[in-house]
Amino acid sequence: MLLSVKDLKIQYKTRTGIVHAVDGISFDVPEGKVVGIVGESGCGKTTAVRSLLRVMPPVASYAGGEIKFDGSDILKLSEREMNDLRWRDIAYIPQSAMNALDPVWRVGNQIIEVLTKRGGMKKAAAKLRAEELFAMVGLEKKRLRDYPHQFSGGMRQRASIALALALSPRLAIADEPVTALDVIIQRQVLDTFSRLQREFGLSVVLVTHDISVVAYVCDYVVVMYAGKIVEKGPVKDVLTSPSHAYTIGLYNAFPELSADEERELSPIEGGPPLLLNPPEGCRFRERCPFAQEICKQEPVEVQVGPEHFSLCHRAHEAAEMREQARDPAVWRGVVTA
Ligand SMILES: Nc1ncnc2c1ncn2[C@@H]1O[C@H](COP(=O)(O)OP(=O)(O)OP(=O)(O)O)[C@@H](O)[C@H]1O
Repeated sequence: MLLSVKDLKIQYKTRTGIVHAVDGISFDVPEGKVVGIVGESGCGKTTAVRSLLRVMPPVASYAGGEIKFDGSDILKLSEREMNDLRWRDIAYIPQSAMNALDPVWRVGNQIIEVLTKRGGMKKAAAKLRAEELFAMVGLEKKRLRDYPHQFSGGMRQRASIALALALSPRLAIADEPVTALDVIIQRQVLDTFSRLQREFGLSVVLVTHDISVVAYVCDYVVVMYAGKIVEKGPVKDVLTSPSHAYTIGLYNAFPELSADEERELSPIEGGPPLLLNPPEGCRFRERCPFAQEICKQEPVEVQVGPEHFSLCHRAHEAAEMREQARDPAVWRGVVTA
């Protein structure tokens, strides 16, 4: 297994108390596969993936767990060893390409800088490699001379993918890589990304709030809700047979990226709970149309398929829930508070 995360816990110390942003998550990223982490805003996705690279704000701390990358224990590496790992082995593509690219530098120079400073390449070779990288992501080499603001959103995201792949890392962590783009450009960027992922045999952790992006490019999916993983497994299993009420709800709330057929969408009312003092029992309970008395108790993970797990008390009744969930009326008026 290239990356293995076990019972990871991350906390933020705030003036009002401890925020349990990531509360005991475990998942694996196999070699050459794309793993999507999906969930609404505030569920802890960004906190989780930034912690993999040990890039966290000072108020955040590890409160337990283990992160193993290719056998080494990320949490035990020295700062120097960790620094060597970044870019070369694990690359990060942040939420906004504007965060990846420095606005006052020509894009080409930024790529060349990574290749020479981190990759030890000579300037001339780095220049050629930058051209090659731009061609790979579908950008003309003359655009290497441009500044980030001269690019469209889609081009900037392509450039930040080129930058991330500069040193042929084994793992790329992409946080909402296409969220700011319109749907057609999203598809184009994701197609480019998938092609490169396959060509490079790259492993990817892709964070998104949009389950249709998961359906489009991921092999495995991890569904996060309020700091916990509520469902995980191969995409084809999780999306054809979602077995947690939250996943069923997410699926109903997003249009498909690849299909032309229109489904009636039904948003999940309300929002995730604050993680300062998360509710007991199932954390989705207050927004769940299928909640019962038992959901007030702490759920335990159940296996519903060979590699497919759910944290729903009613996972064994998932087929019934899926059927009922097709009626948008089921999702209305659930949150009364
Ligand atoms: N610097 C911080 N200090 C305190 N709390 C934080 C900080 N950053 C995030 N949090 C809290 O941690 C929780 C998880 O946030 P996180 O950004 O990881 O979620 P997310 O699912 O990635 O959402 P988004 O897609 O909006 O980034 C939230 O409750 C958030 O308010």
